[in-house]
Amino acid sequence: MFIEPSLGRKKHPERKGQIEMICGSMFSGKTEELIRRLNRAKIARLKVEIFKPSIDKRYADDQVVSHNDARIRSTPVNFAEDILLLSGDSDVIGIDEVQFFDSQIISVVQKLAAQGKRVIMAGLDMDFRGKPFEPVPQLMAISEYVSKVHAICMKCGDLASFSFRLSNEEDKVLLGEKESYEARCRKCFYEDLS
Ligand SMILES: Nc1ncnc2c1ncn2[C@@H]1O[C@H](COP(=O)(O)OP(=O)(O)O)[C@@H](O)[C@H]1O
Ligand SMILES: Cc1cn([C@H]2C[C@H](O)[C@@H](COP(=O)(O)O)O2)c(=O)[nH]c1=O
Ligand SMILES: [Zn+2]
Repeated sequence: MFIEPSLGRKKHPERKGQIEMICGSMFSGKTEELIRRLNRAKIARLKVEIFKPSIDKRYADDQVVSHNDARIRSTPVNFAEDILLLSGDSDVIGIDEVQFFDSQIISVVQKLAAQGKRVIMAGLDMDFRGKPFEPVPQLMAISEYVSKVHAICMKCGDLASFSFRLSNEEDKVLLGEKESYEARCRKCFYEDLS
């Protein structure tokens, strides 16, 4: 479990800002971990704002929802720049499904941290072909803390780092859940990849 080095307390005079990335395959617990950190920040009475890309309509428009139904209120936004406009005087910013944002997200996150905010993101590090899912690799590079979490391979039960697409759809972006994707380990992913 990730132990927060600092919660960035509101009254701390020299609040520096920091960037955290939670990455991994589908079903690896990224959203659960994001919600856990955000709830702890709320317990610390910090002002928390949460965003997700508006194309992600999973389970609810105005909530981030995990595959095991943990929920937290969130604001859907169309563009990365909207996060800057809407973050106000918050102490902590949560961003889910960060892989779906445009490349502006990198400078947005840098600016938020420069304002002294703690930015916690969750997103896929690889797409259904096992290729890096931009802009996540760049966000990992600028983060102080990167947590890679793992799912369970649906073929062999080992740890999974890959998201296997069950259909022949070629578009990079294809929203879906268990009907469309399976978490797989490296061996089980590549042996069925066409
Ligand atoms: N193959 C799997 N491996 C691990 N957890 C799974 C798997 N399939 C479903 N789950 C469920 O998904 C939950 C994690 O959901 P979530 O945090 O939304 O993951 P992510 O955001 O990484 O897709 C787990 O706690 C578990 O209940
Ligand atoms: C691998 C892969 C996934 N997606 C989509 C499928 C889901 O809607 C999200 C990931 O959600 P999760 O919280 O990580 O489970 O992304 C995609 O569009 N393209 C892909 O290659
Ligand atoms: Zn496997």
